[in-house]
Amino acid sequence: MANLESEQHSSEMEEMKKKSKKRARDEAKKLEQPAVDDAESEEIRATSDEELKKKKKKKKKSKKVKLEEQDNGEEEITAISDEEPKKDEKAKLEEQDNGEQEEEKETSGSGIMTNETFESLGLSDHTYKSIKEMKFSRMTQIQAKAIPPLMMGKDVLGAARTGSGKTLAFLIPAVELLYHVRFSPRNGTGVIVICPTRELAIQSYGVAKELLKYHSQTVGKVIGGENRKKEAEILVKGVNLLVATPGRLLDHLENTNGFVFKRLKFLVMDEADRILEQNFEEDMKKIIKLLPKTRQTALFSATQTSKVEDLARVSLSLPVYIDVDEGRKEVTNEGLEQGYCVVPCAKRLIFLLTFLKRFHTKKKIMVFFSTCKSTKFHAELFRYIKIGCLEIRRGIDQSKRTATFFEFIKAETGVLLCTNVAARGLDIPHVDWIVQYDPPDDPTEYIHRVGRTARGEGAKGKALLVLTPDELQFIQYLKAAKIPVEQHEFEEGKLLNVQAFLEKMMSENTALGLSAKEAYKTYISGYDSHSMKDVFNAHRLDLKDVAASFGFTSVPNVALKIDREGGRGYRSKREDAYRRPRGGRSGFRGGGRDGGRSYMMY
Ligand SMILES: Nc1ncnc2c1ncn2[C@@H]1O[C@H](COP(=O)(O)OP(=O)(O)OP(=O)(O)O)[C@@H](O)[C@H]1O
Repeated sequence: MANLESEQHSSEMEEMKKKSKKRARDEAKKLEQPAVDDAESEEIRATSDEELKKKKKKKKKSKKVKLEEQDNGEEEITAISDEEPKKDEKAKLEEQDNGEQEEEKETSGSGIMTNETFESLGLSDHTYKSIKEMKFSRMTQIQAKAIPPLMMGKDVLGAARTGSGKTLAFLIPAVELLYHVRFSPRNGTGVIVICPTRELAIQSYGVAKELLKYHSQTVGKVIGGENRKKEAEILVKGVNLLVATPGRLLDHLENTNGFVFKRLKFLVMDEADRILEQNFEEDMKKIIKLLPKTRQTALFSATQTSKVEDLARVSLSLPVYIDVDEGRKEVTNEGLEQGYCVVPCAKRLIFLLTFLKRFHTKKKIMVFFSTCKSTKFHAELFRYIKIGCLEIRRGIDQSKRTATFFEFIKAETGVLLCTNVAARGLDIPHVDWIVQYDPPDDPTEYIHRVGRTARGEGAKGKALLVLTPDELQFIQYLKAAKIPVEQHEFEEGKLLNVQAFLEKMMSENTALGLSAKEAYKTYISGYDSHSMKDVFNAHRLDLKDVAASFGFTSVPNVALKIDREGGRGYRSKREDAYRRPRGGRSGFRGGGRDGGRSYMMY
């Protein structure tokens, strides 16, 4: 049986190689030959030796394994276990890949690695050399399943858990395609990768740049918040592989004269379910209308919604459906220890403060908030009381956001306060804790947030969800979505006794008080727009308790706009909401709340 399978596999691989070469020959014929001089293409490639050296240095640093001191000196504050997450799992994995350890891991239902090698794909020498330099030799499951059909030119709808290597699964075929059809800058853009957030686009662009390091093809990014004019100049020179966020991409497609995209061969939507949500939908409709229709398309995400399926049905041609984790008992990663703590609303702030005070110099922690203003206020407050922290949210200048992103990537320990802009796709090494201080909008969002830790084979991490007693029902939704969460005891006696101190500070510090008011206001309106009204109902909030959680002694005098219906009607912030976290139901079939709608516009 094993032999039969492997024979079948090698004949499939042979066929794939043949087809991919034939496709490349056909495509290359269609393209005009390179007519741009080397100096010009060098300039656009932006992969100078200088940058490469810097990157290698950075990579080495991030791989460095720090042995943290055992934390015996301090008194336990909460019942949350303080066992060391192993920071060296990824390094270990890479060592194995190098052949430094003899034992090869078997492909298993739960592991993400396979025994299939990148070498077996018959990639171009240039691409293979880059992959070797990344120290990867074996493919993850999504890579082994998605790369061959993509290299044959097929459309793919791919789902695999967070941190399982989806980025290379679409970027390797993209790079190979550009190479085989001999794209040059004057041919314009041959591949577009759309990402929902700026940081994710920057990260994917970085991986694409590494893969294209030995190729002559050019790579670039266009993202909101960056210098539009500079981007336009680079686009006009010819960017073969373009990574973009939707709004800025649409802007260039519509307004940048000389941006050549009529030869687009391959469109990728990373985090496709997010890209097809309400706030991107209009842009996406227009983008798809403007792009050439004859092209290959791939949609990837760790979670799928009916919208992605609808798009796949109407827009992909005979797509290959890949669901690596179908049938798994849990949708989150094995190395992830997930807990929740039921904290009375009025104690929320001191709970968080106690947690951060204890861990902020020893662990790498991401804390999720529901609104920008709340993130901003907590960052100001924590810095004021000497708990150092970084923040990523909308409303911060993009260059600062990018700098913060890279600072946190490099950090061994520290705290990042963020909104959902950091929930998806970000590959930040060695995050120990994901704290969801404000609850996610639905289980799907929960999965992406906790997916920022325990990434890759064997990696470990912890996640803590803070819920008030009124929100406890959310746990049932998580369990129904195959997310295993354990309750941690809330021990009030172990909280820092600082509520009165905070309230005094807030009344004396006008700037902080104002920021707290804004945060309080947006917290409540954000709560009111929550999609799961049966669990998160703004009308059940005790405003005095909420005020205490922002450091107020009494309810601040601010105008609140909340839904007068009292949450009886179901008002969705998100189209697909919580019903379809991937894994909660198998495969890609069936409709969610919008299951009956058709997305012919794509
Ligand atoms: N074949 C491989 N062997 C070992 N490590 C790999 C391999 N492929 C990718 N990785 C590493 O695994 C990590 C996660 O990869 P990636 O960011 O592509 O995950 P993802 O599936 O896109 O996650 P998310 O759903 O959160 O976006 C990265 O650090 C990447 O470098």
